[in-house]
Amino acid sequence: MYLNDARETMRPEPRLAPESVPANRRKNMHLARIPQISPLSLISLLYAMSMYAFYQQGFIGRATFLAVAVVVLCFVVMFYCAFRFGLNARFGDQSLMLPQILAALLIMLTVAYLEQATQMALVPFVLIAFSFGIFRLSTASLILLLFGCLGAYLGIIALHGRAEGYGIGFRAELMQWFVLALTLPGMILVGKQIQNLRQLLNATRYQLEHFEEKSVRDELTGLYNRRQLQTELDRAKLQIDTLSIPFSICLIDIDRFKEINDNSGHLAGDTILKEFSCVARDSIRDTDILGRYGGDEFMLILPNTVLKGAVMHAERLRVYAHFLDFQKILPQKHISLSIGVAQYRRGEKINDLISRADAALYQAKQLGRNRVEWADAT
Ligand SMILES: Nc1nc2c(ncn2[C@@H]2O[C@H](COP(=O)(O)OP(=O)(O)OP(=O)(O)O)[C@@H](O)[C@H]2O)c(=O)[nH]1
Repeated sequence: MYLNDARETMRPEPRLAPESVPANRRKNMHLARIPQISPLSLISLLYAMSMYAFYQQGFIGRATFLAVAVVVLCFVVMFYCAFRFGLNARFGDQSLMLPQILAALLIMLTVAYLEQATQMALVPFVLIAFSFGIFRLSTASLILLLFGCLGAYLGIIALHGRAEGYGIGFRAELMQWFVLALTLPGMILVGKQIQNLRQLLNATRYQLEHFEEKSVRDELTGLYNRRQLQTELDRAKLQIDTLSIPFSICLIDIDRFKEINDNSGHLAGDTILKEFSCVARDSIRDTDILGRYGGDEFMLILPNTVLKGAVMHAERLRVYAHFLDFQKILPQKHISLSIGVAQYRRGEKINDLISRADAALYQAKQLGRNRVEWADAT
């Protein structure tokens, strides 16, 4: 399952209308287009350089070299324009990898046909061309490309043999073809192994992120769990000790939740926990931290908030919760909350802070529930 999810992330992204893409993403998409042209440019540039060496050493004529240079330039400009003006967006594979590799192979095979001496450059350059395709093309496309390339090369050798006889030159060309026929599948195989490893790596990274996220969340409500609340409390304590930023906490308990479970069933209880969690989450600031402390008890950490503000927030939350409509699952239709609030006292232990909030909560229960009580700030 995870491997599939990771594979999913590796699929080409769906094409988006330019106006639906945020500005910074558009800029990134634009930047991402530029390296896409590199396979053809790189192979062609290196190939043209090697042809220049062949020309310098007298293996090929000036006309052939110039023809190669012009064709390479035309292809590079053509693909560059396709990327620059977004024409590639019309194709499934926006990197245009297959056409780029085909263009490179076409140039090299044509030159190999016209100038036999250049065949010694063919094997390494074909390998380079295929190496670009390994991570982008499907195995089926690669195999088709492999047979196409080997078939075309064999045809060229046959044409050479027919024109010049089947002597030692022909056999040498056949040997070269044979070497290519052995190395290309080997290279594709190794490339696919690397691709699999990459997918496995992605899957592992996905799993890790997934588990990291799971380890801090409560499964039922999706809120932070108790362990993460402890971490957040430690962080808030550190902030007040170093930056003097105050913070307060609210311990929130749903009243008579056991009765709800007993009368309406555990599933109804779960629904209430989930719905209350949603409402509470929506009612807090981005900087506030809400978690499930355990059972029907929640903790709200309010950074940069003194006791008065925390009590007001708790009161608001109590009212929100009271107006939640549970008539389908509860005979009494509504739930109520008891909340204990405490502001952190500089230097005190986190457990002491929680105990004070808990004592306030206990007091709220004692005073009849459905109310907010608080611990003295001093
Ligand atoms: N449905 C459901 N119930 C839970 C879950 N976790 C704990 N509980 C139940 O929540 C109830 C908590 O009850 P208490 O907090 O002890 O008491 P209460 O009924 O809320 O009474 P007061 O707090 O005094 O108002 C217990 O019956 C637990 O079994 C849960 O995930 N789902």
